[in-house]
Amino acid sequence: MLEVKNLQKSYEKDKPALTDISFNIKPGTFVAIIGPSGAGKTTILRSLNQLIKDDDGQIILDGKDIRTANKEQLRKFRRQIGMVFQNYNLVERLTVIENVLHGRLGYKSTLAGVFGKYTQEEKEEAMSLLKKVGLENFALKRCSELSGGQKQRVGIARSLIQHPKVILCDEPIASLDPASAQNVMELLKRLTDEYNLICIANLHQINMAKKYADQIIGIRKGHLVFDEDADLLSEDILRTLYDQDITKELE
Ligand SMILES: Nc1ncnc2c1ncn2[C@@H]1O[C@H](COP(=O)(O)OP(=O)(O)OP(=O)(O)O)[C@@H](O)[C@H]1O
Repeated sequence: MLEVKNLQKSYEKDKPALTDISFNIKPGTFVAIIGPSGAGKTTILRSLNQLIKDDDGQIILDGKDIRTANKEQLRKFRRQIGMVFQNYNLVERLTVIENVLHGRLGYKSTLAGVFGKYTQEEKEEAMSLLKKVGLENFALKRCSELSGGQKQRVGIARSLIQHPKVILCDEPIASLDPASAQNVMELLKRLTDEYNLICIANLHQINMAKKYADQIIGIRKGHLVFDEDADLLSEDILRTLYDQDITKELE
């Protein structure tokens, strides 16, 4: 269970980016965070793995507060939190399987990581995850040769090999064509169910959020204005969230 309580963050004095954000997410839940540009979605996501130091509140994963963790504890927390990025963050000149194996770096000494020392078991797991994301025939291709949708599936396999409890996806489909976006959302939903994950994605595509997410969190000007089952996202809520009529997005 992930519990966020009264999260606060200001980048500049008297200009709060997040005010009193609280929500709970159960394992096996695919969550979309929606809201206009500048609402605070990225700030929430980055606070969850402490890439951004928030100002106050609690972020409790399975009963332990990430915010009070020391350096070593934070390293262990971060192993449990995979990241999927809009621009994939792959090493383009390396092969697909090498990029997936990079997800194991949090478990290794710096030296073992530098020399790319991976066990047979890790390599086999990387292959089996590539199969799971539909890329078993691409293991030895360079990432630079892949399409955007394929790169994102490599990014997802890389996050899974960490054995995460939580996957944070920052605009995972923003750079993809509609068909690839659909595939990636389907994959995230399927993996969330299969691995009993907490998967949280920042999204601008409301129709995708409604179609694939179990739970939707709506953020407006740093405040939480909606936190319900995706089915309950209504036209009224969207008008409040975006300050305008964007209900055609739901069609
Ligand atoms: N590094 C920073 N320094 C100062 N202000 C920042 C910084 N990062 C974000 N902000 C401000 O914090 C607020 C929330 O930004 P955030 O990036 O979290 O919004 P967002 O909902 O993710 O937006 P988008 O959908 O455009 O990515 C905005 O007012 C933004 O200008």
